[in-house]
Amino acid sequence: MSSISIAGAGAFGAALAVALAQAGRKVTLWARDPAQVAQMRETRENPRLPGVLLPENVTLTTEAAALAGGAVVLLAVPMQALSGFLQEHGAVLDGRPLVACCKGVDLASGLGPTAIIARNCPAATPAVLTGPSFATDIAQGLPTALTLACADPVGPALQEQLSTPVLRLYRSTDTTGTELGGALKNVMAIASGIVMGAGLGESARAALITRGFAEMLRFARARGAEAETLAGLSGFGDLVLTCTSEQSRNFRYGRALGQGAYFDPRITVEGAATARAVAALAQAQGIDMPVTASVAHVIDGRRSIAEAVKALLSRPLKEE
Ligand SMILES: NC(=O)C1=CN([C@@H]2O[C@H](COP(=O)(O)OP(=O)(O)OC[C@H]3O[C@@H](n4cnc5c(N)ncnc54)[C@H](O)[C@@H]3O)[C@@H](O)[C@H]2O)C=CC1
Ligand SMILES: O=C(CO)COP(=O)(O)O
Repeated sequence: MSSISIAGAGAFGAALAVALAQAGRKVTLWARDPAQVAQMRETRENPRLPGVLLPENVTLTTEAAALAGGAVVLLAVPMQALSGFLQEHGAVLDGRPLVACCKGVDLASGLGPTAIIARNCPAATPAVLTGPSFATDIAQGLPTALTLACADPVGPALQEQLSTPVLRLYRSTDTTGTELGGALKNVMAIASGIVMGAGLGESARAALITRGFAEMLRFARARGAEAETLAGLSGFGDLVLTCTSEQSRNFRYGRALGQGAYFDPRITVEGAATARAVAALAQAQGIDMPVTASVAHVIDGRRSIAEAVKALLSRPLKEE
C-alpha cells in the first residue's frame, strides 16, 4: 500500500486525504494548528467538510517531519503560504516527489509553485495536481478529473499512485501550462463574479470567459507553455467550473465586489494575489492582459467597476 503525505488540512488537503484513504492509501495529513489537529482527531471531521468522516487510515499530525514518511508529498497550503512553508520545512521534504496542489502565482517572487519547490528543495521532483474540482465534490466521492503534470519520468508512477476509481488523473509533462491554467482561471473567476454581481448579464459573462481564455493562452504561451495544455482540464475545464459556479470562492468574491457587498477576508481567494502578480509580470514583459489588469485595478481600488468596464469596451477594435 503506497503512503501519501499531505501538507495543509484545509478543504482541499482534507478532501484529497479522504479520497486517497478511501482508495486504500495510507495517508498522513499535516496541519500547523495543534488545536485544529486535536479537534479533527476527536471528531474525525474537518470543519471545512462538514459531514465527511476522515477514514481510519488518515493519520493527523502537527509534526512536519512525519510528512517525510510518504513516498509522495502533496502540498495543499495556499499559494501565498507555499514559499514560507517550504523555507521552514523543505529540508525534511527534499529528495522526493513534491506535488503542488495550490493554484496561483507567488506575489513576492512572481514564481509558480513548481519553481518555488525547485528553489527550496533542489533535489525534489516537482509536480502539479490541478483541475476542475471542488473539495466537497472530491470528499463526497463524486467523479472528478484532474491533470497531473510532471516533467520527470516518474510522472506515470505518480499518476498511478494518486488516481482512484473516482479521481481520474490525466498526465502532462507541461508543468508551466498546467500550473498557469489553475492560476489564471481564478483571476477570470473573480472577473466573472464582478460581471454577474454588477448586473452586466450572462452575454457579457460569456464574452468575458472567452476573451479571458484568449488572455490566459497569450500569457501561458509567452512563458513557454503549450496551447493544448490550456485547452485541457487545468485551463478551459477549471475556467468553466469557477466562472459559472456559485460554489467558487473566487467567483463569490468577485460577485461581492460587483455588488459592493462585504466579503469575509478570512476566506481563501487565490485569484486576488495572482491578479496582482500576473498583471505586474505581464506589464513588465509587454503581454496584453486587459482583463487581469482590470481585476487588479478593481481589487486595489485604483478603478471603479464602471471605469474598468468602460476602459475594456473602449479598447481599439481588433481581429479575434
Ligand atoms: N477548496 C477547493 O475546492 C479547492 C482548492 N484548491 C486549492 O488548494 C489550495 C488550498 O485551498 P483550500 O484548502 O481550499 O483552502 P482553505 O482555506 O480551506 O485551507 C487552507 C489551509 O491552509 C492553512 N494555512 C494557511 N497558511 C498556512 C501556512 N503558512 N502554513 C501552513 N498552513 C497554512 C490554513 O490553516 C488552512 O487550514 C488553494 O491553492 C486552492 O486554490 C484546489 C482545488 C479545489
Ligand atoms: O479551484 C477550485 C475548483 O477547481 C476551487 O475554486 P475556488 O478557490 O474559487 O473556490
